[in-house]
Order: sequence, then C-alpha cells, then structure tokens
Amino acid sequence: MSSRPPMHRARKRFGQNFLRDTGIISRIVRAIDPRAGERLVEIGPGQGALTEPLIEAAGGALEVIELDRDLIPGLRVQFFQYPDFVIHEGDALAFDFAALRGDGPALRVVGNLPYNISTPLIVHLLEATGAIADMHFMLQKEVVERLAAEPGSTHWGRLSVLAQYHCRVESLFVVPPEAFVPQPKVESAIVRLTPHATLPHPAKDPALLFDLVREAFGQRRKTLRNNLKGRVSAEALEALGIDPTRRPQTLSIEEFVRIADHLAEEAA
Ligand SMILES: C[S@@+](CC[C@H](N)C(=O)[O-])C[C@H]1O[C@@H](n2cnc3c(N)ncnc32)[C@H](O)[C@@H]1O
Repeated sequence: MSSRPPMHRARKRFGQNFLRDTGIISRIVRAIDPRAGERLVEIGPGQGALTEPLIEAAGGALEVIELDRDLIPGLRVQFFQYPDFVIHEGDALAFDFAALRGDGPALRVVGNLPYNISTPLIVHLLEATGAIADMHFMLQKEVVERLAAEPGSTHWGRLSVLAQYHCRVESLFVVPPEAFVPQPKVESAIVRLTPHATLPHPAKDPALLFDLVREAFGQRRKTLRNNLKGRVSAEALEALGIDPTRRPQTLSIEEFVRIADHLAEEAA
C-alpha cells in the first residue's frame, strides 16, 4: 500500500477537481484496461486518485506530467516503491509527446484533465497522434459532446472535425459533479480517442484543411458561401457537388476535405 499524500488546497488556476468516487475511479480504470508492458502516461496526476490503480494495473510502470510543483513531493512519497514511476514536472501543453515515445511503443495517454485548458491540450495531442496508441480523458460533458458529435448536429464544429479527422471518438459515460472535491459546476464525461491507423479522408494539405474549417465555422448561422467568401466561389462549391447555401455544421469531413483538396490543387 502507498502512503497518503500531504494536505493540499485545490487550486482553481490549475483546474484542480480531485476525483474521490472510488466506483467512478474503478470504472475509468476498467475502460482504460492498462496492461503490463504498455507505455502509460497520465496528465495531471494531482493527488494520485487515478495514478494508484493505474500503476498497479500497469505492473508498476507509469509516467506522469504535473504542472503544480506543490503536488510533486506528495507523488514522490506516495509512489516511492515503484522504480518505473517517472514524474515529468511541467506543462502538458508544451510537452513533446513524440520525443517521449522515441523508438518505443506508442503511448497510452490518460487523464482527468484540467478543464480550463482541455481544448488546447487536446489540439496539442492531436498534433502528436503518430506517437499515441489511444487516449482516455475526463472532460466537461459539453466538450465530449463536441468531440463525438455527428455532422448536422448542434455540437458538430471545428473540434469535432479536428478530432475525427485523426481519431475514432467514443463517448463512454457521464460523471456527476459529486464524484469530485471540490465539485465542478458542470457534468463531466469520459471519452476515448483512438488515432486511425490509416486516415479515412486524408487531405492533400492538412494545414489548409484546418484553416478552411476554422473559416467555415466562423459564423455558424451564415452559409458556406458567406463564411468562405474570398476563399472559394459559390460556382466552385457547386462544381464540387456542395450546395453553397448549406450551413457549415451540415458538412462532413469528406466534404471539407473535398473543398480543401480543390484549393490545394489550385495553389499548386
Ligand atoms: C482535474 S485535476 C485531476 C487530478 C487527479 N488526476 C484526479 O483525478 O483527482 C487536474 C490536474 O492537472 C494538473 N494540471 C493543471 N494544468 C496542467 C498542465 N498544464 N500540465 C500538466 N498538469 C496540469 C493539476 O495540477 C491537477 O493535478
């Protein structure tokens, strides 16, 4: 058994809502299903609520990334008996996941993420999907809905396109505020993101695609023709088989890629 960490006052600026519900913790660990020999990385271990069952299931090997330096001594004490427990003290937003993988097996990344930085952190991780086998995160339920949305739904937007371009996204289950101390104001949910082995709709120029998607969703109430004015003409959209009077949230990833590939060909 590990020792208890010292008392710590939760810090809002680090998005600290610590998991306390042991039933929810077990459910998350079962969903992740860690195995010995895997390369498991936890973002934001905090006071070790997930760390402890994860490290046991993973056969003692776990790497964690924690920004709050006041939590580091507690983690060192709590997990001192595991020689393969590694603490990276720093900001996950600036962390080089591809370098961490190196030549080893792809990383399994998990975490009850700080909600104040969850979207930029996911975008950062999506840029490193080549190094990642899968990701399991606790997020605000609303962010999970955006990640897992389908075209045509109210939640379908830039984050959905970005995530689903790179990954299969599964919304697993909802977690109520009572599972945490302090309690967040909103419901949370667990999501699994599994990078595609082969991209279903590879774009000729992915940077151009994501620029185009950002512009297309500039104003959700406006039509594609209006949002993409100056970028692609209504005639070109029609020639690509896409009605320029459609709203951006009705377009599938394949349709966004069709427009982006047309622009890439024009620019070549
Ligand atoms: C929501 S708490 C989760 C803590 C713990 N895993 C749990 O479930 O109880 C988020 C954790 O991420 C840490 N954190 C916040 N910003 C971070 C960042 N940019 N990089 C790494 N860790 C961060 C916080 O200090 C905190 O430990």
